Amino acid sequence: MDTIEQLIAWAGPKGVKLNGLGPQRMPGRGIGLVATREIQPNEIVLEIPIACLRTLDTVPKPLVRKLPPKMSVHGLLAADLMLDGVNPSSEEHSRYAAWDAVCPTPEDLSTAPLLWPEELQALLPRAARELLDKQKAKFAKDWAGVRPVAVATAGGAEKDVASGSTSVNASQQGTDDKDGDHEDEGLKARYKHAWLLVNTRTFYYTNAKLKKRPRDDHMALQPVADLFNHTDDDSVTCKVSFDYRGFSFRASKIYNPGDEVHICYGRHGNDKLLVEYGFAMDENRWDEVVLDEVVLAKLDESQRDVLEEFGFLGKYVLDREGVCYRTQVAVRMLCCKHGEWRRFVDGADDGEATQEAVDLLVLGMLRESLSTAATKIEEVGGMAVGRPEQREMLVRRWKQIYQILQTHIHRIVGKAQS
Ligand SMILES: C[S@@+](CC[C@H](N)C(=O)[O-])C[C@H]1O[C@@H](n2cnc3c(N)ncnc32)[C@H](O)[C@@H]1O
Repeated sequence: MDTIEQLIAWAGPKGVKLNGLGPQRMPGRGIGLVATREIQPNEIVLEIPIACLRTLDTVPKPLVRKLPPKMSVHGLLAADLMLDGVNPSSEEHSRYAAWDAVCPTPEDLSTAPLLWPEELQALLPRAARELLDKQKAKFAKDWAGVRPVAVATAGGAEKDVASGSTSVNASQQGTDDKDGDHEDEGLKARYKHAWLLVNTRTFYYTNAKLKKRPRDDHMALQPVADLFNHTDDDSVTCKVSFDYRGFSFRASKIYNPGDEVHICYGRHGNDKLLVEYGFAMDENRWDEVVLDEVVLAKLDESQRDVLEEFGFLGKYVLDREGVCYRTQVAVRMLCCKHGEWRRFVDGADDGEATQEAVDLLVLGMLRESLSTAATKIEEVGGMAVGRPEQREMLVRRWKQIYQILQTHIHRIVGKAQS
């Protein structure tokens, strides 16, 4: 039996019900779930009982007690995943071995920017960099809490953290000396891998205990369901729901045998998909290009102050419809008298009279952004740092941005000529 078959054999007796669905390796997407027969809309294709979930409740209590009381559920689940493998003969480990065996390896996750060298991270589009900075801060906080326990466990001070037999040496808590950091790199990499598994595979889930925690903590891992890949078309994806019995996944269209069955992770643009999940889709209806850098650079301080006062400073995006209303407002600052601008903002003027001037300014900004994208593609193409798939992912992201910009440049030029 291969690892996928072993997972199914393990999950069945636990109450996981696959109905016309089976896991399959999908080129470029790891494992996915595929229809094994014709599926009709509204059929429940997968059910996962609550008892199968890995949640705050399944993290061994002795481990929870050793970690900071305010540690995030994300951090706790990752600590459990990491330390579960430390003692392969432990009861906990054998409970989840079949599930762990199908999880992506560190190499599989290498396209996630959190694992990239800093030189490549620095070349991400600004929106992705901002998301990555937040993610890094979350990870750093969780690692600071887990590190003493991980060091003690791996260093042999305690053979089985889950058994609760040993406490962490006080001198190891909060250490940040350089040598210590160096020695801990291997442990940190293992924790980062576990942390990314949690990041990419949890579902929204809450219960009485989790409700007392922030919404960010409302999460659970579930076997088999964590094999659903993402699609951007949320109108036809499987609908996910849960109650006190468990999760169920309901089809909302017809699937033929061999069709991949997806869920939607959310209406995310590619910067978010890349940072949170390590992939970016060439066809993504929710993708967008953030224009803050190029728009803000054109505005003087007093114009920025006015925009701030009216709640329009920043968050300028180009999506498949064109530039957003916020961008229209900001750009109008550059070509309208104040009264005209105010009337547009107040909705008293539809802005038609100034649209041509606005389009011209936007065109210049999009061309500038296009040139930035072209430069990045060339720059990354000439680099040797990091893994080839990481550089390819970065180039792919910039090419997607280039494509969106080019489509809209053509649109504006076409409109001006007609
Ligand atoms: C919840 S898991 C889905 C199962 C996963 N494919 C596996 O092999 O275990 C999420 C991960 O699957 C991959 N993935 C999901 N949807 C994808 C897509 N549309 N294109 C490429 N990769 C995708 C990404 O690596 C993502 O982090």
